[in-house]
Amino acid sequence: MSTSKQTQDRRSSTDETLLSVHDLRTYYQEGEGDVPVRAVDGVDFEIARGETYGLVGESGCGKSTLGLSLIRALPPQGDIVDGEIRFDGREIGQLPKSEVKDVQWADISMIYQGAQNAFNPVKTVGKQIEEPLRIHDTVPEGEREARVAELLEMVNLQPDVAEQYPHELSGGMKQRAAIAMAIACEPDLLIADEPTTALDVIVQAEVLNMLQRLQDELEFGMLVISHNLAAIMKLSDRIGVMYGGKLVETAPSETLYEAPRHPYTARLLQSLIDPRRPPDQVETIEGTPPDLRDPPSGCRFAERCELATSECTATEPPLEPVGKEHETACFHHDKVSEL
Ligand SMILES: Nc1ncnc2c1ncn2[C@@H]1O[C@H](COP(=O)(O)OP(=O)(O)OP(=O)(O)O)[C@@H](O)[C@H]1O
Repeated sequence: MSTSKQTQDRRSSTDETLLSVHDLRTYYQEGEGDVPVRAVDGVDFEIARGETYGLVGESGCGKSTLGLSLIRALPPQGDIVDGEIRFDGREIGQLPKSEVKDVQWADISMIYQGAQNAFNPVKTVGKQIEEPLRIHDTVPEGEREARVAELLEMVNLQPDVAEQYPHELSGGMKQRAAIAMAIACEPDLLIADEPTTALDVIVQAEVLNMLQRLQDELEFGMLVISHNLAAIMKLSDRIGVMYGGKLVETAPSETLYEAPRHPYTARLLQSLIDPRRPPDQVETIEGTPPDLRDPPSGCRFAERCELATSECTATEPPLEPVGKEHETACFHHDKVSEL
């Protein structure tokens, strides 16, 4: 929950926008004539240089699709149908495929969801970490092995891991190797999609601490995606809460924790596991997220929300400022503290 001092210094010293996303819409369409899945449906946000932005929300709300859109690595069914992605002042949302390769790894890199299982089983770990260096030719061929050893050291892995095959590594080691690969070309933005899922609790903490340390050293901006608000709150300067393809609240981590102004955020916070509370008293959010092929026309959370009125089902609440760097999309934001 605490904003690191170094990050604060970096933000105030540069205070420069690294990424700015405007009205982004990314849809999936299985076949021609099929109703598209509106996975990302009008999202606006910014990340400053060196800042960590956390993106949180239940499974299926469009978080991974947003990350994949930014790095332009959507599966064939996915398409950016509208909006703008500006990275370092340059529009990259509509870049032709031939130019997208210049951005991936070098400017923006991503630790994909399930990255531990994404390594090629028949190639050594070192050869795979070397791949981005080869694509971008950032390090002469003769020096790549040494650079891989250096990257492994940065993620606390022994240099001989380079000679090993993925199956010889534990889940935590593979996740660290995925991080080494992601930082190989020193990107300005690192997207980490569920970086701790499927890892045990101690390894989860190690991975999060490592990301924070590397960010302090290399000064990249970070978008951390997770369904687990507790996991990313500590790491993030600001958090965006996503629901049904849209951002419904965005605020500095501490503000979001102390004074959420969207009922969905309030419920997410209440559902965090509190070790002092017996498991049968942990709150869960009743109901299911909307079908993104046919989302409701008003507020997408209305049917699960105790504060909802006829206004909420009739009109979509816009994301509007409610405080310093704090925006929410709720007509009843002043009643959220009563929940
Ligand atoms: N390749 C695809 N083809 C069709 N629909 C897809 C595809 N990938 C994702 N979707 C749909 O897009 C919506 C958003 O999915 P997305 O994976 O972005 O959500 P998420 O919040 O990252 O959830 P999770 O953490 O479970 O991946 C979901 O309805 C999902 O079923």
